[in-house]
Amino acid sequence: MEPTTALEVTGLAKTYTGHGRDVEAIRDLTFHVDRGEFVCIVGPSGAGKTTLLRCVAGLLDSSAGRITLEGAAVTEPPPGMAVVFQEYGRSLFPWLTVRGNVELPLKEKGLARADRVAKVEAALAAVGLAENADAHPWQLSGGMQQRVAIARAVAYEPTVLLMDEPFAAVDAQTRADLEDLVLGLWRQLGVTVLFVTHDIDESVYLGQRVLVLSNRPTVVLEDVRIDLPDERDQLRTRSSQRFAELRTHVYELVQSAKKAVASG
Ligand SMILES: Nc1ncnc2c1ncn2[C@@H]1O[C@H](COP(=O)(O)OP(=O)(O)OP(=O)(O)O)[C@@H](O)[C@H]1O
Repeated sequence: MEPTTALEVTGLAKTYTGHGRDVEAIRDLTFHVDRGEFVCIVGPSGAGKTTLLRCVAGLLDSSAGRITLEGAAVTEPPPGMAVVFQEYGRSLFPWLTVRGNVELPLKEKGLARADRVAKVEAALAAVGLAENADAHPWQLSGGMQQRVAIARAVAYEPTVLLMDEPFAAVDAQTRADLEDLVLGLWRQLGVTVLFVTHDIDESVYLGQRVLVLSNRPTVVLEDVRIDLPDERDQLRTRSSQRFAELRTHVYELVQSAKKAVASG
């Protein structure tokens, strides 16, 4: 393994068994993510993107293959990894305040109170929710709740941040704001990000690489390098010639993946 590699997935396979039939969700996935890289994953619906992320997060056992984080095999949720899911409504505890939600993993990490308070404040300020620390999640809009989930992940100071369609349930304007928020945090923190999305434009806008998955049973169709400048801008980046070329390329790959009949 190269010293710069954060995450390495080798020959990953996952078949769900039970209820009288097996579902081969992932056949053979191999890729790596370098430290500090922002990698997006796109693919047809049902390709196994969530399955992959759950395996990487140590929440689901794989059927074959190997996942390592900083050289150590992932067999359970590894320390130093944070996950933001799409369903913010279910990922926050309604009986805790915003502050309480962000603080909880820091308590579990064993941080002293003063340290926790400082990290929670900084994270809430970074996502623009300093004024809402005492509110409960159900008093906030969807976009604000998702910012709480992001603040919770950031306060934890993960080395790897996994995001599973985190903005799928928010409106387009909020989505653009949250994309820029995550990009800003990524630049600031130097964290490694693995970001699953079904939105091709979003994958090209955010990623330094886009892994396009095939239809089920899943393999990596192409590892697309996004050679846009790291500084992205919703208007200028998205209206650039190169952005259009890249999104067309990724779009065509996903379309061909959808049409392809899985062989073997
Ligand atoms: N717990 C489970 N038991 C059995 N099959 C499952 C289970 N979870 C997922 N699957 C199946 O595995 C395949 C991959 O599902 P997964 O949710 O990982 O795909 P996805 O790419 O994230 O989909 P989407 O883009 O629609 O969110 C699907 O065929 C799904 O029905």
